[in-house]
Amino acid sequence: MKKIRNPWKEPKNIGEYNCFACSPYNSSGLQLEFWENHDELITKWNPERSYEGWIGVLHGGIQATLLDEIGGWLVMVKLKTAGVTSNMQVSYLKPVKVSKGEVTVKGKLESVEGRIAKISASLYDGDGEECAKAELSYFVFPENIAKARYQYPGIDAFYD
Ligand SMILES: CCCCCCCC/C=C\CCCCCCCC(=O)SCCNC(=O)CCNC(=O)[C@H](O)C(C)(C)COP(=O)(O)OP(=O)(O)OC[C@H]1O[C@@H](n2cnc3c(N)ncnc32)[C@H](O)[C@@H]1OP(=O)(O)O
Repeated sequence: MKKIRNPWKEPKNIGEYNCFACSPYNSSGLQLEFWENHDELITKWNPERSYEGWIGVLHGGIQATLLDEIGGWLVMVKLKTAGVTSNMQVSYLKPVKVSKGEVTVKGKLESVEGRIAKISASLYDGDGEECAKAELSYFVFPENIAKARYQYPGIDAFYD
C-alpha cells in the first residue's frame, strides 16, 4: 500500500483548509488519511462513541461521509482532477459497532461516462465485515477548472 500525500497539509493553510473529512487542522473533523493499493483507494478511521446514532452504532451520516470522501480522493488521485458528488446511494447492510474499533473504507472507479465518474465504495468494520456500501456519481471537472476553482494542485502533489 502506498501512502497518499495530503497536498494541503501545510501550516499556511491552517484556518483555510477545513474539510470535515480530511483536514488535519479541523479538530471537529475526521482527519482522514489515504492509501492507494492498485486500483483501490483506502482510508482507515477509528470511531469514538461521540459519533454514535443508536447506542454503540456508528451514525449512518458519518458512514456516508466516509464513503463520499473516498470518492472525492479517488477522483483526485485516479482521474487526476477534482469533482463534486452529484449522487450517492448508500446501502447500510449491518450495524457498525463502535466497539469493534477501526473501520476501513475502500473505493474503486467503475466507469467514466462524459463528466460523470461512477465509483463504488465499501465500509468494513473492525472485524473486516462489509457493513455499508455506496454507489457514487461524481461530477468531474476539467483539470484546468479543478486547478482554478478547487485548489487542485496536480497529481504530482499527492506523492512524495
Ligand atoms: C488554501 C487551502 C486550500 C484548501 C483546499 C481544500 C481542499 C479540500 C481537499 C479535499 C476535499 C475533497 C472533498 C471531496 C469529498 C466531498 C465531496 C462533496 O461533498 S462535494 C459537495 C456536494 N456536492 C455538490 O455541492 C454538488 C452540487 N451540484 C452541482 O454543483 C451541480 O449539480 C453539478 C456540478 C453536479 C452538475 O451541474 P450541471 O449538470 O448543471 O453541470 P454544469 O452546470 O454544466 O457544470 C457545472 C460547472 O462546471 C463547469 N464546467 C463543466 N464543464 C466544463 C468545461 N468543459 N470547461 C469549463 N467549465 C466547465 C460549468 O461551467 C459549471 O460552472 P459554473 O457553475 O457555471 O460556474
